[in-house]
Amino acid sequence: MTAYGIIGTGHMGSMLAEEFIRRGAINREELWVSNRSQEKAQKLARKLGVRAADNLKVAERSDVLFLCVRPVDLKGVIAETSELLTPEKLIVSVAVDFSLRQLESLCRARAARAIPSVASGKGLGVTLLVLGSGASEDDRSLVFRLFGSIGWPVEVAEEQLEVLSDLTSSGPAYISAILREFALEASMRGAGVDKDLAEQLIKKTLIGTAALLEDESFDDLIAMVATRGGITEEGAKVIEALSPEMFRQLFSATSAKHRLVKDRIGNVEE
Ligand SMILES: NC(=O)C1=CN([C@@H]2O[C@H](COP(=O)(O)OP(=O)(O)OC[C@H]3O[C@@H](n4cnc5c(N)ncnc54)[C@H](O)[C@@H]3O)[C@@H](O)[C@H]2O)C=CC1
Ligand SMILES: O=C(O)[C@@H]1CCC=N1
Repeated sequence: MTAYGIIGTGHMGSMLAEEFIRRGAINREELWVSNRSQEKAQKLARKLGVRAADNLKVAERSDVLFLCVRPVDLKGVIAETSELLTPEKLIVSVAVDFSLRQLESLCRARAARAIPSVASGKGLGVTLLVLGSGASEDDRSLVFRLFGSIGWPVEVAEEQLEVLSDLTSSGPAYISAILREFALEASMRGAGVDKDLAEQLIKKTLIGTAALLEDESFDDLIAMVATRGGITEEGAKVIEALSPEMFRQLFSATSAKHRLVKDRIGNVEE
């Protein structure tokens, strides 16, 4: 029996625990969880019927250990457990901006990085995967199986993680922020449209659009809606004109923050 551990039961750690159990990727008796505030881990453990313990015990018990703390807390967690993180174990870090090189230099375990998304909590998330030099083919199969149970795992080059995690793991927040502004503006056009109604309607429209995008390219879908000489093409032109600058600024801001976080954890890749 493979034993699994999750250190850090915040948004990502608790989502992974819940979904891996719910989808049968991990059996409840195989999973241990820990968190800095123990009550949080215990509450999750009670809810899922798994075991809660402290970081050291979870690290000791696990064959596969998910590290689900913030990048700034990760070094401390590895330092605390490093004696137990032997080459027989696989660590899987979900932390954006904490490199494989650093994971591998801080302990002797085999290492992988997996960057999921909140959409994985609906079984529909992209998970970006990078396997370390010591990871085996069995490790690759295992992470593909686990993250395949909650969406679409895709192996990428580590240097692509920054921009791709902006796209896929921050993506749900950015899409929501854009649509929130769209709905807000609709509610302010003087037609008496309630803001909450506008939000509900654009959310339903997003769900329908996502279903269409299973089969259609963005260009084809736009062409389906934008009747020649009609209304939509006027709005689409505005988006095409204004959004490149917004996204340039977005990537510029996130890139500066990635660098700051890497600097803070002593992890800058040149
Ligand atoms: N939230 C998201 O959508 C995504 C987050 N990530 C990554 O997941 C990681 C966690 O992010 P969130 O879950 O959003 O943060 P969070 O703040 O919700 O969860 C972090 C958890 O770690 C616990 N923690 C902190 N120090 C600890 C320690 N020394 N020992 C045990 N537990 C400790 C905290 O108490 C908290 O429960 C980050 O590294 C982030 O980069 C990756 C992809 C998406
Ligand atoms: O905002 C963050 O730092 C984390 C990583 C990607 C999504 N949430």
